[in-house]
Amino acid sequence: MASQYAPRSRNVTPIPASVAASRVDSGYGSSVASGSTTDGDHLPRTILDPTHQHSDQTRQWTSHVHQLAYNQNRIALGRSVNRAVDTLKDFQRMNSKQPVNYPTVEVYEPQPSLNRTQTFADDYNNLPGPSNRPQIPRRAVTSIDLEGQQAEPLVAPKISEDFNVLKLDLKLGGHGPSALVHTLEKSSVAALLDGKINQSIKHLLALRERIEDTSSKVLVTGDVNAGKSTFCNALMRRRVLPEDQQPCTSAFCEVLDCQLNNDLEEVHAIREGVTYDRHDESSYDVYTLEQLEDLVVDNDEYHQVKVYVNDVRPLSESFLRNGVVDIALIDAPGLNTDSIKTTSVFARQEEIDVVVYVVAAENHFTLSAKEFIENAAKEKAYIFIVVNRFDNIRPKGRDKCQKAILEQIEAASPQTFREAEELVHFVSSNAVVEGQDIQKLRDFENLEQNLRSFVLEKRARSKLAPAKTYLMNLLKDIETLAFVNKEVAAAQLERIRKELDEISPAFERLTNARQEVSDDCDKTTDSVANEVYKFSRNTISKTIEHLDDRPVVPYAGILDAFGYAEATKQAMLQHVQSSVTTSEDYARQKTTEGVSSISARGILHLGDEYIQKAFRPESMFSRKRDALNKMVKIELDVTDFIDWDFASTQEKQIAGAGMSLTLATMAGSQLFGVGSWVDGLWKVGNLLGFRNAKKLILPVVLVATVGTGYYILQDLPNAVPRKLAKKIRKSLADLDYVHINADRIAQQCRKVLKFPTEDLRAAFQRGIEKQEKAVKERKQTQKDCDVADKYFGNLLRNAKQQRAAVSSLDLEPHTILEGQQEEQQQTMTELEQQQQQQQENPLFIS
Ligand SMILES: Nc1nc2c(ncn2[C@@H]2O[C@H](COP(=O)(O)OP(=O)(O)OP(=O)(O)O)[C@@H](O)[C@H]2O)c(=O)[nH]1
Repeated sequence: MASQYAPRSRNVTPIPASVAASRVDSGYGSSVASGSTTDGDHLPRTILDPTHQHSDQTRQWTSHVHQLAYNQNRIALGRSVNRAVDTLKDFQRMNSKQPVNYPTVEVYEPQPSLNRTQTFADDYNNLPGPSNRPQIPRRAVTSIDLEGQQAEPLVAPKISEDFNVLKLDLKLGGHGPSALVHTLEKSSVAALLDGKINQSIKHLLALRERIEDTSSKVLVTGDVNAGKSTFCNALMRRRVLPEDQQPCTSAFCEVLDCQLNNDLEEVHAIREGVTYDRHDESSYDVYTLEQLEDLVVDNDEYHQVKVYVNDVRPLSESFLRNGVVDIALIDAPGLNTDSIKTTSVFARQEEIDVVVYVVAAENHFTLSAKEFIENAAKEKAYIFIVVNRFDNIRPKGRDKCQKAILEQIEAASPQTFREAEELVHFVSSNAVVEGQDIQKLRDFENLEQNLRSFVLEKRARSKLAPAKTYLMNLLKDIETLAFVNKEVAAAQLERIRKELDEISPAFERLTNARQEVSDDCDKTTDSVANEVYKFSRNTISKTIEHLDDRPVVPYAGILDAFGYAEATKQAMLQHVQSSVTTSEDYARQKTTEGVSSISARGILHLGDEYIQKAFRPESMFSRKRDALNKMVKIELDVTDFIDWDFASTQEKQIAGAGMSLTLATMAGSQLFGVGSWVDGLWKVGNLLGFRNAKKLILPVVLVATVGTGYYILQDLPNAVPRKLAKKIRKSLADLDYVHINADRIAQQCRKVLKFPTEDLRAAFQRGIEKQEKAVKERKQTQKDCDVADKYFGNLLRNAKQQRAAVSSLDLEPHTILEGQQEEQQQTMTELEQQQQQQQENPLFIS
């Protein structure tokens, strides 16, 4: 600790009130307990007669009435703050469950020809309903997702610009906040809003604390060197705070009545991060008033000092010791000293009740001054403005200067401007020090009286107005959000109802059609397979049956008998094979028709949802072409050249042609059958007699042999096909060739038709699942919208009620004139009764 301002020990003797008056004179004129007085060198401290408005008694009455009214408003505002906190927490819960829609402005005007998604703005403007509904301008609700998609921005006036407390801060690039909102996901906007609500809850709690705090905090701020410290000193008529031409105040100096510190005049210096507790000496270092300059000039050790001073002026004049309320006069470091201090001044203004902005007349308002005033005015509504160092403006230029500064004030805080007579003062604080210029002193005392009245009599306004203004702004924002969200929910409900009206029957139709179509596909498959089976069976059977109907290959003579037989066999097998091929071709054609019929059903019921696959019939039956040659193994033998069965048939046909021929026939036809042969001879012997028969045997045998040989040779071209056909038939019959092939072809058709059938079933399943999902999603959304509709309806009503209640609070002080005491007495009694009632039952007041 630097020795020059080492904390002093606490054995400071309290200043007796009797001597305080003489001690406090620090060049501002002596302080006396009475009102207006003149003492030699010193100019009168009170030029304005304090009794010109109220008698002491009236002032007392007034004070009392104000106090009661203040308490009543304080309690009512406290309740409103609690309700607003509950409402915000509830809103936050809702936002976390279902992201709240945040309206915003649009960036461009879409051309009428542009195809665009319908947005909330369309919904809202097309909504049926009474024409007297709130006329919210056309807007885009870009964070609103009516169909699960980002809505497109539309032309809209600046509804989001209207937001005050819950306005989302998106200071990015060159875009305005609202232009950026629509580029964000709905969930991101909800998260931002959640943060904003948190901030607002925190602020409301701070406001509640401020309302409950019985003291009034007056922050004196302004640009560097504007004369803030000089102004504070002038208010106390004491040189307490250091004044310098160089920027000097580096810590917040809070000047308080030393009555709050057991009448001890001293300085409590608080380090960064430490929470001050007057009763806990470890939370601060103690210094004397004389050491103050060292503490606040170019000293970064302490960020805040509490200066307890004795203000010995009478209650009617004293600013700090006024008999109504404890006042803390906070001299802040100048704005623009450095960015950190500027920021902390900005932050500090949230916890104070009155802002006194000091500006140097010759400098006007800087940019940060304007920003500060605009910001503070949003919540405080009124800013007390001291245009200091007015003596530095030449008399000729004063009107011009006043005009220019008032114009700046009008732009930054119109409300303050409207009450400029009370709230804007052109003074020279150092005139109080010099005490030469009566006009300047009058100006300052006029300021002082207005400031006292602003802080004391209008305490309700100065201390409670910030809470009222904030609540009004917040509730207005909540109303806007509730209104927008209710409208969106209602529009969504209507849209979903329409969509469900369309989807539900389509969904039922599809579900019913699924089984029917599936059965139809099976029927088609069965019918194709059966038809193909029948056709194949007929075709192949007939081919096999008629294999030997006509010579199959040309006969080149006995010498090529074997070649002829082999070629005949191959040709026949080929013929059979062809019948199989014909059947397969037929199957291809039928299968193609079947596939088309199945696909047609898919398109009919599923439309674009059904993806038709290309069918290539040529790839059917590609592997079974040479199957027959492998299956049928037919070896040629000698019997394949002689057809005895056929010869015996022929015998019967030519029996009557002559005996020799009969014999020859008999011999030829039964050459190798001994039983038949003997039988034949017996028959012939009987016919001719034994002797004749004996003579005839040789020639007959010869004739028979020649005849037989001749016949065989003659019949060979026909016998071979017959015999081979027979053989092949038998072989194919043994193999069950006809059935196997017909069945194979039919089964192949079944197999092929199974693909489009399964595809179609899968497409149906997908379609049904999709629709089921769509119905389910919409029903869920419908449920959510229903909840939202009710929630936001209630929220809108509540916010309106709350706002009406807050708005009805009259914070304006009412001047009580002499002769009105009786009336006021009655008012006071009523107020006191109400207050007592409130204390007994805080929930209900009449
Ligand atoms: N002419 C004139 N000078 C003044 C007036 N008020 C203050 N000054 C002078 O202006 C200079 C700065 O005054 P301060 O009170 O230290 O100003 P400040 O705004 O507290 O300065 P910082 O705390 O450093 O920002 C001092 O030299 C004062 O004497 C005034 O009304 N007229």
